[in-house]
Amino acid sequence: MKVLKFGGSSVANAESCNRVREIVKKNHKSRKQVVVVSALGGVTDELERCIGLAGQRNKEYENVLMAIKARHLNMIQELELAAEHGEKVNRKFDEISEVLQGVYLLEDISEKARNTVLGTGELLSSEMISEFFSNSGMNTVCYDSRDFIKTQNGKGVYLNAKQTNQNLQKVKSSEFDIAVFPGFIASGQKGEMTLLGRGGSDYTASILAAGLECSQLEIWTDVSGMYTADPRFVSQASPIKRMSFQEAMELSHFGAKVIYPPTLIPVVQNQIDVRIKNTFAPEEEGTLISKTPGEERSVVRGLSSVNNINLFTLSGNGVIGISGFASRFFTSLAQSKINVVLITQASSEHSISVGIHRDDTEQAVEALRDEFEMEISMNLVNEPAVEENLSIVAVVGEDMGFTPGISGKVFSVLGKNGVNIRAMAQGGNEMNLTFMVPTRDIKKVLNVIHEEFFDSTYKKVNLYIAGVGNVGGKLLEFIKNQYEHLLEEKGLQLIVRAVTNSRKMYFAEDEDLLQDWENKLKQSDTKADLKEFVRLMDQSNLRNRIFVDITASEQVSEVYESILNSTVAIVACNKIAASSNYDNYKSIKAAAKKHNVEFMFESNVGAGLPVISTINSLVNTGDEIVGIDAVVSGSLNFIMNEFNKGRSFVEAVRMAMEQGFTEPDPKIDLSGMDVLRKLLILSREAGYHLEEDEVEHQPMIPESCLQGSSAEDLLKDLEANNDHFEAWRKVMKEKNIRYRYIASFKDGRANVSLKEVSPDHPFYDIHGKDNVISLSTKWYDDQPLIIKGAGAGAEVTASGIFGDIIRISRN
Ligand SMILES: NC(=O)c1ccc[n+]([C@@H]2O[C@H](COP(=O)([O-])OP(=O)(O)OC[C@H]3O[C@@H](n4cnc5c(N)ncnc54)[C@H](O)[C@@H]3O)[C@@H](O)[C@H]2O)c1
Ligand SMILES: N[C@@H](CCO)C(=O)O
Repeated sequence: MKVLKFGGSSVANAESCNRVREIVKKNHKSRKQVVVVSALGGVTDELERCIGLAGQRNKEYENVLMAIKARHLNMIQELELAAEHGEKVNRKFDEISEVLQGVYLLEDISEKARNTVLGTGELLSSEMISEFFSNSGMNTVCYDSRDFIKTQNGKGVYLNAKQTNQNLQKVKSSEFDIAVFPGFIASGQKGEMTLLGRGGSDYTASILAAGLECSQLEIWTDVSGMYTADPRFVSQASPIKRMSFQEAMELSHFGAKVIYPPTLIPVVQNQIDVRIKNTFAPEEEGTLISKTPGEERSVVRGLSSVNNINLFTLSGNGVIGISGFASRFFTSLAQSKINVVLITQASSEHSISVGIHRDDTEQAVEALRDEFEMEISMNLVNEPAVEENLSIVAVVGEDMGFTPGISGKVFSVLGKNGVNIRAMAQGGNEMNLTFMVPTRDIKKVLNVIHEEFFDSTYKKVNLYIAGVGNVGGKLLEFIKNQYEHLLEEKGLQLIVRAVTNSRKMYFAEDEDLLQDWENKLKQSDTKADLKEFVRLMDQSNLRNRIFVDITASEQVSEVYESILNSTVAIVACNKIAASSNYDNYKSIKAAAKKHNVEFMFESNVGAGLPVISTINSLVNTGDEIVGIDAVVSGSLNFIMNEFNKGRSFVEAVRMAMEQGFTEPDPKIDLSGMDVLRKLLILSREAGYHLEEDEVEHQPMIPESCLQGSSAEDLLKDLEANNDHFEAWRKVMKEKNIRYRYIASFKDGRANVSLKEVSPDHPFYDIHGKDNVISLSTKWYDDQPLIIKGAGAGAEVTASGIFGDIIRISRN
């Protein structure tokens, strides 16, 4: 024999009832089946509303009752039940109408009246379903649960299991293929109707499964099992295939509403397997809850969460000395029937904090004020403190016990995402790690933990991109090309949430702009506004956020610290921040460290070449960088190479600009400023405190060429100074040398200038737009460590930025 319970959504209309019949038919004849039904979907809520209105002497209750009745009569027609059934329903509604009238007149809702009204939904649905089955040729009987399930009163309603099980013996020995029972209702010691609590039909089913000694209980609902997390918050949540009774208990207590918590008590005691199935997708496996949860398990089985929790703290210097403080604290809450959902006390014993439901707050404050009135008046105990708008999250899994690193992972990923944990608790069996976080963070919290523990999911990384010009455009093209690869091979989903250039911006609430960012930006009416961009990024409060700066803007570099303070990581291609004054550079790095987010700028020097990471690695492993010699301007090197081939200097500059090797303002390259910035960054990363005014700096071109305000002015001035450059050509030929614009750092002296190099110098032959960075170190003393390759160009630069994004994403 097995028990199947169908919830309200499964019997909400004729179409869903047909599905229920098909499910039951499958086992018909091969096995006795006990079917438990809830009221038609939404009916219990409506009955509750009805009695509530009557109790407030509001005649509207009559209309609500009429609507409920009409719904049932309509259903009788749709299910093609006999006309007498309709009469029975009419009689039932006449009875409830009388009860409600009494409530209306007395303005008082007695428990008896409430139970009678609310329990009607299940009585009606069970009779309808039973006749519907019989009409389809299935041998069906309909029982009244009140004749079997007995409750006893204590503080609440408790099952009288002994008497219930005895009563059920009659059912066990009866002849039937299908027995239909109404869920939710039972009877008390005097035969009066009692209720098993909202969601109690699950409980009815498990009581029957235990009393009838069934091997399996199936809970049919409108979802395909218990999910790894609330799917309304976590789109990647999936049904948990198997779990243990213990895990189901822990999860169902904290928000996983798929199963009513008391349901598990009879099945655990009798070791009956429970399967949760979807009436609307019966082919899906659902969730099996059993004693042995099976293999193939992730350590964390699921996450659950509850909102509307307040953190309630009683503290004071006198707390330690007060005997029985904790006992008085909890007894006073218990006497006010306040359910405590989380308890913490730090070892200092200076305070006790508990999580309680928002609606219980006022009562809890009152109860504790009363209890500790004297101590509060003597300043031994402070007034109860309440912090609102919190949520509780539970990370549950039987295998979490004695597995080091689970809480480490949970809290580290939350820290990285800027989530502050207000209180935490872990049971002695270690299978439930529970903590409180601000409700505004709940979606982020569930998602980052889910991404951390469930293999089948991928990590979503949200990108906010400033600067979509030459390099930025290329980066977005690369991300688009690699999107599938990263998703499938690395479990990373890169989502572009916002883009801005110097004119316009587009900020997407829920969409990914990757495929269509160009059009979206083109069509956007929103003027670029960096402050607003940063504000929206902060407000979005999404997880795993990276701000990518691919501008050359000082204004953008100035907002880094505030971005890092809101726990958004930064990838910068823009060199201004890292080469600004030393204190600012340090302060940005400190903000990143403090908030546990990354600030990466590999593409600042050598575009896609691994320059900064190499220096970092040498320094971290104990090497010492004693000298730097570098050609780090791709455009200047390219210009000199073209010049050496016989082109005029101005022509070579024009080519570098056209090919996108120069900065947005080419004077930054030709003045040597770009190289100076790079030298500052290299030496700082190598551990030296170097400021801009400490660098000896000679511009590459005459100062007079740098006075114009536009690129055209520059080209004109270069043309006018053609003789100056042609003189170089002459000298180079006469001396058999080449000119290279070199950055060097040694013994605290930094220099950026045009230098002569002879054919035996390593910088004599440097191809195209290549960079060469030569690092003399304590370990690389005979021969310097040399990094060489293309140092400018949209592709290589975009690849350097992309590399940083992936490194951060995978951390
Ligand atoms: N081109 C290269 O080879 C290369 C190599 C390494 C590093 N870089 C660096 O890449 C960055 C961009 O270079 P590019 O060649 O793509 O330049 P670009 O002129 O093509 O693009 C710059 C983008 O930044 C935007 N922008 C400027 N100020 C802005 C602001 N205040 N707010 C928002 N957007 C703003 C512009 O509208 C444009 O979209 C520079 O920092 C440059 O140093 C370039
Ligand atoms: N304009 C820069 C781009 C790389 O930073 C260069 O020419 O090297």
